[in-house]
Amino acid sequence: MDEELPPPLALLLPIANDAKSNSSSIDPHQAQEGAILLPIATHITRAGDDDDDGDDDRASKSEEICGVGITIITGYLGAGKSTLVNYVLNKQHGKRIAVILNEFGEELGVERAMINEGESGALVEEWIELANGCVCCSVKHSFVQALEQLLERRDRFDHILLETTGLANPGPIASLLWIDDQLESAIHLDSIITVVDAKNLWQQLGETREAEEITEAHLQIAFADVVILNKVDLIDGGELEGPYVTGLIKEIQSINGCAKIVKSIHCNVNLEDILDCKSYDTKRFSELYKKNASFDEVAYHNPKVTTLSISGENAVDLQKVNDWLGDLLWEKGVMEIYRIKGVLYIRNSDQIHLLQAVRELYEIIPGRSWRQDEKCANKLVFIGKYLNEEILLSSFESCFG
Ligand SMILES: Nc1nc2c(ncn2[C@@H]2O[C@H](COP(=O)(O)OP(=O)(O)OP(=O)(O)O)[C@@H](O)[C@H]2O)c(=O)[nH]1
Repeated sequence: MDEELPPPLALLLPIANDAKSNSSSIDPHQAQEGAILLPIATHITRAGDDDDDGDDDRASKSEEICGVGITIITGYLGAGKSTLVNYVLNKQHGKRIAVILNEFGEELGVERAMINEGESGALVEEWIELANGCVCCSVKHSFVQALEQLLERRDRFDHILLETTGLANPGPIASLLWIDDQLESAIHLDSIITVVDAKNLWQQLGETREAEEITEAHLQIAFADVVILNKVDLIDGGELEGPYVTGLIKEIQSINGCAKIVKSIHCNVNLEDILDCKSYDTKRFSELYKKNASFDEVAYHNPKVTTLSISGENAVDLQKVNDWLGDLLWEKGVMEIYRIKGVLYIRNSDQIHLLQAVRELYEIIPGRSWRQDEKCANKLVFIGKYLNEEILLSSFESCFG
């Protein structure tokens, strides 16, 4: 690899054939899992691709977040998603909001009836309702079309709220939103907000069909950037610091050690905690570097959804990291990895490289330069099931330059 050129930016999804992607020729409606390589930015590659083919495919992406932000609001049935949408719409935030509602039944309008649109709909600039399925699976295509439709009226709003059904898995939705080339880079995923029902969370996490099977409630927490622990008035006699609340927070942290947790009653939260979070802005990841993760002690080969972090001071080779991630995310070993965030210390580069992955998709973006007072090191946080620290650590050694 030519070290003189900017390091490649990659966003990857496994493909069925070996064709190299041409970002402008891909139909977003063909975006089937495991079938098509979905481009996001100026450079797309596949783990293991030979980059020495003379193509000028190493263009780096501007780190600026562009386009209108979209917030995914997810959470188990009855947790308070519509309450949150109402809350946001009725707060003074100076934003013109478009709302996408996803309903399960064929009848449109039920979810919408739960939302206070204000006098003559003054609080909502645009509405889109997607019925008869779930955006994470059966109505994925309608979702993309809905976004395209919305973008035709882009001048009318500044932010999009997507309220999913209570049984949605946010992972596929997040992956879909990463393909913003098709949406002409007009949309960026701001964050995934998961509302949980403090009263019923234990039961929802325990609602497994089989012993080791995880529930939608686990996945919704696993993919969250912010978890709103709602309905705390219904537990611990309404005390925000009670033992039941503390136990729930520990459980949420054990599933997702990266998410911000906010306690609430009727989703009454600070808007700064949930809007314009820029959770996918890789600049924010350098915070990881400073953060002393409190979730390193996760059990070996845990069948539950957990968070695990690894770190090390050896510089790594970018191409080898691509190969490693390809194996890890696409070859589907024993581990099920839902999310990775991290900082990489790349050999022969003075820039921090920021890695994030949502399911099979990942990107590595060069960030700011290492500071003189910083110790260069790798630090990666994984959220998933059956995470095995030993395998992660030993396989990561293959990346050492
Ligand atoms: N006591 C209490 N009730 C709440 C709170 N937040 C929401 N609720 C109530 O819980 C019920 C469900 O709230 P919704 O906002 O409709 O929940 P949802 O997640 O949109 O529900 P689905 O769309 O059916 O999945 C409503 O009656 C709310 O008024 C809270 O903090 N405390």
